[in-house]
Amino acid sequence: MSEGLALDRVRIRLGNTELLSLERSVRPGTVLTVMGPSGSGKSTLLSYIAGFLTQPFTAEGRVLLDGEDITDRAPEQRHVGLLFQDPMLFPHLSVGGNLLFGMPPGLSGRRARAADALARFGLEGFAGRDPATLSGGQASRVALLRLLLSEPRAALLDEPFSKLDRHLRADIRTFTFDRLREAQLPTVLVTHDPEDAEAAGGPVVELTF
Ligand SMILES: Nc1ncnc2c1ncn2[C@@H]1O[C@H](COP(=O)(O)OP(=O)(O)OP(=O)(O)O)[C@@H](O)[C@H]1O
Repeated sequence: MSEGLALDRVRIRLGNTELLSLERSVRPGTVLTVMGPSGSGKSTLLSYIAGFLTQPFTAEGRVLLDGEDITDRAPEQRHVGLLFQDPMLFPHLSVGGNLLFGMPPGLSGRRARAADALARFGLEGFAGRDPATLSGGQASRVALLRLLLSEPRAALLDEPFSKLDRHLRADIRTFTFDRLREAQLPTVLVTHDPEDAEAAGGPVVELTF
């Protein structure tokens, strides 16, 4: 069984027009960067992998995770983690509540795990904090941590660093790629920034319009 994420002869149409066509695999612990002009289908590709694609889009091909065909699975059964421009922390939950929300329910010692993970991410004692009180970099780290604690099988990142200021961006980017590599997740990154692609260190696919 091949490991990682594979996009097998994927073709996505918008109405009668072909938007993109792709054949790629992403090994565990590596990042495939997707670039291309606005409207070329980058976010649509992530929606397809995550299982969110709806009309007017149609797709052919298969998505495989560790050799398993997940093409027809509902999004919540794919175990794919998502990160967006906005950290999208639940505002009505504490930082700890956000982390527990993503964790598998049967896991033992969930609170202790969340607290340990926060400390490792430089956020010791943050479990009780209101997400609204976090800085941009802290919120980004919590969002990444929530993704990792949900034990996904792959990660999809849609311009996750674009709202951060330049200085913070470099730090969070390095931190994020290091953690994703450590977790051995196959990752697809959508970005407009060549520096993101360089830091990701993997292959780059350029969609055309
Ligand atoms: N619900 C929809 N109905 C019709 N067309 C749509 C819909 N959603 C997106 N599109 C179109 O699909 C194409 C691909 O959109 P997508 O958001 O994937 O592009 P993108 O490469 O991520 O762009 P950007 O870099 O601007 O975020 C665009 O032409 C867009 O206008």
